[in-house]
Amino acid sequence: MLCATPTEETTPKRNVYAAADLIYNAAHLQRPMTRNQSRSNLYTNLNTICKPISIHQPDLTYTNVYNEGSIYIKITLLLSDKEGSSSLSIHASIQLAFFRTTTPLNLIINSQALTLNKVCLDPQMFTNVCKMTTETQSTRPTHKPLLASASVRQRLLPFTYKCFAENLQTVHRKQVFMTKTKLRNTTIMSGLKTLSTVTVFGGTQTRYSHVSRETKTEMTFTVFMPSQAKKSKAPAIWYLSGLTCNDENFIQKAGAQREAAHYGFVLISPDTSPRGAGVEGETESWDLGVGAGFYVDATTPKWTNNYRMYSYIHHELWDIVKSHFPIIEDKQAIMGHSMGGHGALTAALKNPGKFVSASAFAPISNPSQCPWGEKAFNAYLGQDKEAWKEYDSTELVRQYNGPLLHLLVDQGTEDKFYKEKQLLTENLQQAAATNEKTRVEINLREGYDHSYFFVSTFIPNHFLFHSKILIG
Ligand SMILES: N[C@@H](CCC(=O)N[C@@H](CSC=O)C(=O)NCC(=O)O)C(=O)O
Repeated sequence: MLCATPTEETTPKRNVYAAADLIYNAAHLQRPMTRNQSRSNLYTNLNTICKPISIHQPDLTYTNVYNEGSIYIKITLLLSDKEGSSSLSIHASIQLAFFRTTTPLNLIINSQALTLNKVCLDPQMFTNVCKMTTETQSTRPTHKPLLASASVRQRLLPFTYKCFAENLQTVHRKQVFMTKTKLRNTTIMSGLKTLSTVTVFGGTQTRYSHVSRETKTEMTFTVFMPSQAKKSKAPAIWYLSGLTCNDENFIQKAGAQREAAHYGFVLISPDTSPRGAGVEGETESWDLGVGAGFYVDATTPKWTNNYRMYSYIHHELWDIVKSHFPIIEDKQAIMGHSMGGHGALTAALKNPGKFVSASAFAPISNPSQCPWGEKAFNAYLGQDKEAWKEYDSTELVRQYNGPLLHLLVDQGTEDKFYKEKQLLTENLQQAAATNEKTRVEINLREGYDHSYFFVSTFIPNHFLFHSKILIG
């Protein structure tokens, strides 16, 4: 079932509708409802005409569950002509219909979105889908829809791209009830699934999951929402965790919610890597692969499809946070620990003005020169060390040329990784001293190690540091 919003059917638009059908078809949900046989001609040429640009998360505000058990989800595809002409770009919407199974609904939705994403992102797969559909169309023109019941099929028919909205208002509305009431134990808002929520220091600490277009896996992240954010938008601090962590180590061990509640900061903590991507060897060592994404976009063939933590956090999750949570967009800071300290510092240095301040606990300050960094960058970025500089704070701080950037670093003197020269704090310090556009405060903390005992001791200092810049 295809549902596209524009009413005028110019030729390029019709091609886009067909493209949406193809992608829909590829998700193995059901065969498209054939409007006429000439459509197969369009399929034949489709991959020479259109290219998928992006697919949005399912818009679950348009999700409805019908008595018979079919489910409709609106997904928006952005397609353009082959040249990428933005004037021909168009949003088409597809309406999915499939039957409830014993699988939880949210899993079905996420897996379909994942499949659609893969099709969109992989040009070869898109071409294959075009071929497959062309063959299916010519050999089995009266293809059997996967829909099991004729009555449901009839019900689907009026849902053409011209009358989806009207139908919702009229007779079908009587049989519709919002998915939310059907989704027991889980809340979904526009593709975000709430995994857990607790009250802490008058605010809420919530864990979400969603299917990521960047990593092509299900990703989790946590958000602390202070009570102040219930009334008005609030500044936000991002926290990036270290090797072996997920999005929960920090929220459970650092005591950060007390500080965030005090200052009224939203606190966002992403995961450290994709999980379950299926990359060969990704779980073999604790400092590469799962739990060790190093906040880079991998470029080597083995990792590049999934290990895109830089784009995941700074584009995809950034947009999700902006559209779902009450944050003041130009008042955001970033902090992190160890590998996450590297992630936080590099993010601020690579994006002048995006984060008003950055801080780090025991950051991997010069990854190009330490064993952890060499291993990860070799794997993710390849052997060309020029490419490594793009993700190395010590290199980036020399070249930084944005608004005055305040950086704070705390480093324990009894940190075994510091002693093993994994962190190289002094290299960052020396490099920063050469650039008057940065102010870097580095504190060596006598007796402290690398653990969250160290992080939780100095977390109040980091919040104080950020608060001076975020709220003056
Ligand atoms: N397993 C390792 C130690 C791993 C470790 O110390 N991880 C740190 C981050 S290290 C740099 O990124 C961490 O934050 N761990 C999670 C925690 O909750 O403490 C070993 O064998 O030593």
